[in-house]
Amino acid sequence: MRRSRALFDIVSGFVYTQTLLACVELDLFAYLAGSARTVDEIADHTNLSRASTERLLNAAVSLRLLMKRRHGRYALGALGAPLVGNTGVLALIRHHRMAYQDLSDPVALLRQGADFRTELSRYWSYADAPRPQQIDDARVAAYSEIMADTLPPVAHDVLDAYDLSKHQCLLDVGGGEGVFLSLVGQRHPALQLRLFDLPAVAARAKTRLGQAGFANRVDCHGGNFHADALPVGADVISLVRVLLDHDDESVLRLLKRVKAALPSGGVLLIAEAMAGVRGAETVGDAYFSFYLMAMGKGRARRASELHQMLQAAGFRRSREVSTRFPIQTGLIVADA
Ligand SMILES: C[S@@+](CC[C@H](N)C(=O)[O-])C[C@H]1O[C@@H](n2cnc3c(N)ncnc32)[C@H](O)[C@@H]1O
Repeated sequence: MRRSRALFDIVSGFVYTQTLLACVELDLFAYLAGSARTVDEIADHTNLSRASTERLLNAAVSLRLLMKRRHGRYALGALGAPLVGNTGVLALIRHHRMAYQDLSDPVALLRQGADFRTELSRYWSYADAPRPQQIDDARVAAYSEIMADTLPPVAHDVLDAYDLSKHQCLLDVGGGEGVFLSLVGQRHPALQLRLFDLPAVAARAKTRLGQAGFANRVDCHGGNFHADALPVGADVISLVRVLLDHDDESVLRLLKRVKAALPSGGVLLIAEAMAGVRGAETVGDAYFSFYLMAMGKGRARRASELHQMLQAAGFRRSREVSTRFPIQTGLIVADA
């Protein structure tokens, strides 16, 4: 019985994701945040027929996104309530429409791999760009905003697990719009901050960090980390959610560049979802694996694989540091 239930959940997983997507696209969680509502009120809000509204509500209740209250009213459920006002996760859920589309023929994707033109490879514009340093603002804006919105929980995991106060200067490589650096800067007012990303993204970071009052504390460098040397002078470098987007060969070259930019005794922090996390094997080996295949590059790696690559890149030693939410944030600290 348990096995058939588990198999049925795999079969119906797509339907569950579509139920969630419909709730998000119809703005149901925000609508129900104020108070519980009747089917008719919700049908008015969503502009669906009463029958379709009831169908959606019942599905959402069964998934604990919503709950049924007395007098035929519906309210937020245990899994829907945390989504209210959570712009990052809501945007992340919405953007999965592209992933579902790309994965609609999984065998074709498995056969053709990186040659397949997908929605996700267009969205993550650096994934298939021969000259990523030439990508303009319009093509980095959407992914950069989602990354900025979803970064804070990951940043807090890292900063709670690793104490940056012993360092003088941090360079965040692939640092996006600078949200990690601004959170670091709040915790460590004496630390100098630098960011390296594609020119269009580094320009966005400069603007955002300026607005956050960090204009005098942060240097933003634009470049292509597959081709350019990284700025020197930092005694700690971070790669937050960067390596998993790239193939092994590029990752090894990037790690060598990081090693070359660090002084002896410098430290590299790698923070990203990793494969093989006990109890969460599906996250790396199923979810990220298929998502990144659709994007066209990269894979979630086991910590042991990253240790081997770090060694090959010339790092003296590396260790895994546990974090509060290992499913979203694996953390490796490597000594140059
Ligand atoms: C998945 S995002 C992570 C951003 C940020 N670290 C975070 O966690 O929110 C990967 C970042 O790497 C940058 N990136 C990708 N390819 C790059 C390249 N060849 N050179 C420089 N930056 C690159 C992207 O522009 C993007 O900001």
